[in-house]
Amino acid sequence: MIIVLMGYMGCGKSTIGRQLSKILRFDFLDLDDYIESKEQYSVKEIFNNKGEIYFRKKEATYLKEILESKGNKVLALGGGTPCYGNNIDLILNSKISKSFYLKASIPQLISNLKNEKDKRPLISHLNSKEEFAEYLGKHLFERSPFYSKANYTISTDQKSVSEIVEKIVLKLV
Ligand SMILES: Nc1ncnc2c1ncn2[C@@H]1O[C@H](COP(=O)(O)OP(=O)(O)OP(=O)(O)O)[C@@H](O)[C@H]1O
Ligand SMILES: O=C(O)C1=C[C@@H](O)[C@@H](O)[C@H](O)C1
Ligand SMILES: [Mg+2]
Repeated sequence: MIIVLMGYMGCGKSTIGRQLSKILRFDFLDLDDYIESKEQYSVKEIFNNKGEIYFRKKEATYLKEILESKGNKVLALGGGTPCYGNNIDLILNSKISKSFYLKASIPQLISNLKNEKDKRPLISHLNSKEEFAEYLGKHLFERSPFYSKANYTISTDQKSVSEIVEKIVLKLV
């Protein structure tokens, strides 16, 4: 089985995924980390040196590779992964995957991202809280229709990591 976690940057995919994998004794894969290890460059360097289109191509290739691989795993996607190409269909049509949208509000996302924007090239230029709120509002609105196609939606606002992990586990039984 592959448990696929999706949602906007900063919603907690990597944090929740790592914890969930420990409890289930599944392998944990983070698509951003996987891309970085395969390409030998950070996501930020790939965006800067090769551009976003190159990144999206590689993201789709490695997603396919992971979905076709064997073994139980938890896969944390990149924030944009379900929103490009036919990635969402690949995820939904995979017979071995169960997908979860980790749904966080804009204030929650801003709070999670405020000290972490440097390694996220799409938001590293945002400065004030107002700028952040405007950008995230528009971007999340565009992306929500993709995220909402996940098999399950879990609201994460003001929940601890272990509470969210528990909610996911309950959907698996
Ligand atoms: N439920 C939570 N409670 C407290 N802090 C959280 C929670 N979820 C995430 N965080 C914090 O928010 C920040 C962003 O989380 P994380 O890196 O897991 O997000 P992500 O969805 O993987 O982002 P990206 O798409 O950019 O990779 C981290 O500092 C993490 O510790
Ligand atoms: O939301 C996005 O489009 C992105 C999110 C990150 O996880 C990385 O995959 C990259 O920074 C792009
Ligand atoms: Mg992540």
